[in-house]
Amino acid sequence: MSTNTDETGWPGKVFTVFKDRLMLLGELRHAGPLAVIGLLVLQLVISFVPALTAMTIERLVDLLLDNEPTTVALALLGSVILVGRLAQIWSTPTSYLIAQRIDAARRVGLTELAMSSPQIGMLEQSRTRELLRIARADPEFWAERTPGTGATAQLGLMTRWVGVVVAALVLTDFAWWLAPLVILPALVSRSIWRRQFMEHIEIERAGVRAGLEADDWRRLAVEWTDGKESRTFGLHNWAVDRWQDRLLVMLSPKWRAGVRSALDQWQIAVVIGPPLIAAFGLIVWQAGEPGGSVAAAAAVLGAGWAILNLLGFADALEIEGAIPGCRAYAELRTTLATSENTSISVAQPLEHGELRPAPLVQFEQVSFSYSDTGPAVLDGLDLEIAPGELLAIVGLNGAGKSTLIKLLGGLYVPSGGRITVDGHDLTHIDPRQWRSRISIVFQDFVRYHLSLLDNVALGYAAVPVDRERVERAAAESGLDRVITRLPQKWDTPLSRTRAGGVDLSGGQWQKVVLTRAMYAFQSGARLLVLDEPTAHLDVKSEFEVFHQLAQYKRRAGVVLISHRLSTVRLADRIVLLDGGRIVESGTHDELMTCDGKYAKLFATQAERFNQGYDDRFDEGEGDAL
Ligand SMILES: Nc1ncnc2c1ncn2[C@@H]1O[C@H](COP(=O)(O)OP(=O)(O)OP(=O)(O)O)[C@@H](O)[C@H]1O
Repeated sequence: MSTNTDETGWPGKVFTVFKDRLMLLGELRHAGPLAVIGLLVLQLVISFVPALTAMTIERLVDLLLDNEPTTVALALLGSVILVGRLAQIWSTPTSYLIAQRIDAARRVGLTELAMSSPQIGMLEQSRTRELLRIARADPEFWAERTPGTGATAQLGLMTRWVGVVVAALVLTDFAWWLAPLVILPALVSRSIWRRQFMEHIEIERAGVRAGLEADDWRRLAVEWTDGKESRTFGLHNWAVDRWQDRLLVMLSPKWRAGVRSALDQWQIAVVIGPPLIAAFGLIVWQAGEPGGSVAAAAAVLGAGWAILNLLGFADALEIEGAIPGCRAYAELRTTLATSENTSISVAQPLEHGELRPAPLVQFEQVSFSYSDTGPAVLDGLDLEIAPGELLAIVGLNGAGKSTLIKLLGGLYVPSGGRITVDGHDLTHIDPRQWRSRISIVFQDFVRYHLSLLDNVALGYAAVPVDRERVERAAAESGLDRVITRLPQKWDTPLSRTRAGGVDLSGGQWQKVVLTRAMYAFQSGARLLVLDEPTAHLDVKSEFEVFHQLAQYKRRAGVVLISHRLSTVRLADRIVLLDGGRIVESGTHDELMTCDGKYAKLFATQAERFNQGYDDRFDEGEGDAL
């Protein structure tokens, strides 16, 4: 993969290099002006030291040869070395501070960028995942550098060029041809090394996908949560083999490139060796000739050596290694900001406060597919969710029920048609306002490794935690009976990997997320959407939950997705989703009287239940449809 470049011919390449370097320098804005100015001054001092040292040595040697007092010259030399050393000492922590500030800003920026997208479609794309991986300021491989180290290196490179110019003046004073004879081989060898390093970076980029896959297998093999299944299934060797395979795909090109680079170092030796031997040999020879100056020769050797050091490779590694991350970040800023967010830039104010009414939601000819080329999951769907209604959505596996509620939550934008809330197009409503009115329990809800209290309160994170509401919600969901058995009650971490933490059963977790939704209702949400909320609950708990949800009617709309038709039969209205549309709608009795697809499914489930099986229907029972 490649991050955006403008490399079209030489002008394009130069423009890209210029743009990249400016981008790196732009990162310095996160470090604060004082620190940046301080580092600039320190690095300028460091850059001047080699030339000043060379000139002072020349003066010292002259004085020694003329048998004149050398105290002042020695003091001057000592001062130059001391100031250079002090600047070096201070510049290290200053660079570190600046780099840390920039990297911290990148980490925060990246997190905010990922979170700022109200939809999740872009975040699910593999390209976005790869960009997020490249842009983070946490290097994993040797060719990767953070924006902080790249920006400080770029600043250092600019100040070192000032040092190169001053040292070149010392050489030119001796002989005009000396400066180009030293500088040109240094630049050519720097560019050879840069080319070799760029090859490593390209390989690094190409290996990102394999790296992400390797990470998936590593987690499967070593992490506790996945480790449960990997042990019972005997997956260990299987996962480790695949992990190694992906690592090899990622690392083999790097190893080969490493060996190639090591062997190619002779190019640098050839470019740099002969001109330098010739230049330094001439200087030494001239110094021994009549009229030659040993002092000048000493100064020139010092300045020449300084130029080679100033034009070294280290900063190229820091700079080139940081650029892919900066480009990836810039690309993410463009794609995440423009792809889906633009459609919701017009905020439509909705009512606030405890007493706001339940919303009227209408799906008008809504179509949706997860990708441009993928099949339509919803296809011209019409559905109304009336205020205060208890609506059940049923359908076979893969019918699109969860997709429908993700659209309702604004996580995806319909490919066709529209969803309205109280007559306003959902894409024109500020997502934060809409999400303060709706609470969704997803089928694949997240089990946060946080305390029980946090696990419930994050269901309505926009307001400070209200303990009374939390406890009321727990009493309504039946979670209060679970809490009495927890060692630290509400403060118990819900993960055995945390100190004093516990693991909850599937049904207990379901009560936690139901409490989350009920707490959101207590706090102001007026549409509860529950995707398979009782799948793990025993029959008694399920009845209690359903009874409780029925109590919310009129004050809030409730949308319930369930495969258990015995649960949903008490809903105000049941809709059957099939082929991307609502194909039946009515109360349980009305649908049974119609004797359509719902009635057939219900009969099948009832029969299975009478035979002692679970009362759900699965894809295999699609014949009924
Ligand atoms: N993130 C996604 N990317 C691509 N396709 C998806 C994604 N999520 C779901 N799908 C596809 O969309 C279709 C509908 O899935 P959805 O989860 O909405 O069905 P469902 O009715 O909730 O199924 P179930 O009853 O099994 O929970 C399926 O074919 C599924 O493969």
